[in-house]
Amino acid sequence: MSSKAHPIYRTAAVHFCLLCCDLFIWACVWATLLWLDGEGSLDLWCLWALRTISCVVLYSLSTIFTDTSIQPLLKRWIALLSFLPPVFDSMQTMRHGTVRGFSPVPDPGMVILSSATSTLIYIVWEMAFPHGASSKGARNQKKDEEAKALLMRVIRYSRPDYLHLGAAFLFLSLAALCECFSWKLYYLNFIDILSGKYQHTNFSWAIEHMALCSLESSMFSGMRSGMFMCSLSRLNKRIRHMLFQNLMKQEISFFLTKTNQGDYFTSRLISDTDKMGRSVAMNVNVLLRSLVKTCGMLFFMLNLSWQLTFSPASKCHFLLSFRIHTSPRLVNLLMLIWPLLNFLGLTVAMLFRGRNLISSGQLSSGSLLAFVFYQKDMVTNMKVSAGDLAPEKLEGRLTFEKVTFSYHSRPNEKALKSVTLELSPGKLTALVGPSGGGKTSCVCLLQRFYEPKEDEVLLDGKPLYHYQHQYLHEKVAMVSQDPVLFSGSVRYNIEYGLKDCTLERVKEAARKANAHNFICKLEQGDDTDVGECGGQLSAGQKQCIAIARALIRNPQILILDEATSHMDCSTQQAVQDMLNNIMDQTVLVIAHRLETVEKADHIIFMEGGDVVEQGTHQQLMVIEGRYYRLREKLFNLETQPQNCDTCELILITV
Ligand SMILES: Nc1ncnc2c1ncn2[C@@H]1O[C@H](COP(=O)(O)OP(=O)(O)OP(=O)(O)O)[C@@H](O)[C@H]1O
Repeated sequence: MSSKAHPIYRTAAVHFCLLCCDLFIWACVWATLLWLDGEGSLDLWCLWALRTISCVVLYSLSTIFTDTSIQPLLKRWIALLSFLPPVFDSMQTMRHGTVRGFSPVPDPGMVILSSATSTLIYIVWEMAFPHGASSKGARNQKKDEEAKALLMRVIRYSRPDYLHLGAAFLFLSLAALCECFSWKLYYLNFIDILSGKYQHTNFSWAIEHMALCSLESSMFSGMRSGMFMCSLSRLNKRIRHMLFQNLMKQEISFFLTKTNQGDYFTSRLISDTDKMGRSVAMNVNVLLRSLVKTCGMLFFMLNLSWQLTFSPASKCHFLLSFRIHTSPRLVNLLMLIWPLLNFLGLTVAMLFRGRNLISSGQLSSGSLLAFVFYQKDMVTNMKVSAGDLAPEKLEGRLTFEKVTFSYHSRPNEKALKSVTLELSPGKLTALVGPSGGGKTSCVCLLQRFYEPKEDEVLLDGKPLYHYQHQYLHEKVAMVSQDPVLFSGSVRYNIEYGLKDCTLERVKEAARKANAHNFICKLEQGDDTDVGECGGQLSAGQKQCIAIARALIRNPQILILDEATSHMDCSTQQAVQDMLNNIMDQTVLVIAHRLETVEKADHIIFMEGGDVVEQGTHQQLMVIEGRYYRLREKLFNLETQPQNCDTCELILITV
């Protein structure tokens, strides 16, 4: 069949071919039956088996010989064509109570009639509820698929709450059933009692039971709400936590874009997750309640009279009443899956309902999709995911191998140009050099704030991104020039984030960081409030507390980026001595004041994004290179009265 033919003709031709195939299968079966028993009769089970085989054959043919655009349409038609005869025959059997042969098999006219009926129902159906490939553009289909994937994600997030949700569902079912039962009592018993001969005992019995059912219904409703709210709070908490964790894994540049400023994240974290939770609560609750009540009603209706229940009028009425409360797509879905609904259970129905809610747009413009799309965006923003390495013993050897790096905002400017260096465990390494040399950029890569453009930063021989994110941040501690302190006590700031930390450990860390003396002098010692952002402490004191906070974690790698710059000389000297005495850890110090790094085990001089010289202080002084010249300049300046400010100025222009 030419693919260039008009789509309607093409679709009609495909349908016609499949219909011919189906008739051919019928003819073959009929001929075989005649040949076997001379009668051509077929019992109900054989009929079901035959039509299932026929369905598989037609479906395979349609998959092989037609293009994907009309396959969804064909699937529905094939299902109808294959199963309408056995369904009809099964209903007939239920009515008459006998398993009788399917009369149309030997009658070609009836076979054609059943095919025509299936096709007619199919056409009416497709016109009344247009969906599928014929009516949906590729965009809508894509949206549907996305919505489905997002729904599955939300369901995955809800996995830890299955018990809560299960309990909520149980209470909901009980509440809805009690409500249905009280209706039954009201409509059936009262009306029967009042319309017949009034009997006081019967009337009292009905009143008592109705009151009891209403009471139970209210009680179960309350418990259902409680359970839903509980599981939703837990879901909200988990999602916020996941969102926050993902935020923490973003590169710094992610936070620098205009759209991703602080308020934006606060709104995402607080209001969007909350909105999402509420949308889910409202919709799942309404959906399940409607479904359980519907099933309950159907059950009672079947109890009263199944014939009435299956009569077209009551079916239409039921579907219409359902339609008032729910979307038309759910009606489509219910009509399709209604025979399976009881069998598969309400949970499956909930999943489909959820899928429909999202794909029909009820949640897509709302908070659910906003949140999930945001997460999706964030995931695509994450260039490299964290690995799963978390060795018990970490040596702490850091290696840069020809690392090249440039910031996103300046992609053509290399902040690091093929940098090769090594930081050894048990040694204090100093990064020195003029401003803009690339020292901080190295530290940023060590912390995985950014990823190198070329080659890798290795930790104990393995790329940093192979390590677990949390593990890495437990093992690497950094103190910057302007550390962040939080409103709270000195102790709170030192032990920040650690569980079960003793006061003794806090004091020990403070002692090492030379903070103990000034802390003791504070009015309330360790319990003194440091104020908002540590505003009640001096810049040097804040640096001491930040160093104590790093030391208490006993990190394998300690990075100090100008972390002693605001301290007075004696405190600075004490901290330097402490750093020089560290035995096993890898210590990296960035300093502008070259005299503070003289005792370092290894000095690396960086300039213009490259390592220019490296060695010990003595070695670098002997070669009289950049380190030597810079030191000489600084020394000359320091002998002049205006040394400090000018020194920074010179550093910038060296
Ligand atoms: N966020 C950023 N975005 C774009 N370029 C940056 C950014 N941070 C630094 N740079 C550039 O990268 C280069 C290296 O800067 P880096 O901060 O690593 O130098 P540094 O040696 O630490 O300087 P300083 O001693 O003044 O802190 C400089 O040219 C700088 O302008």
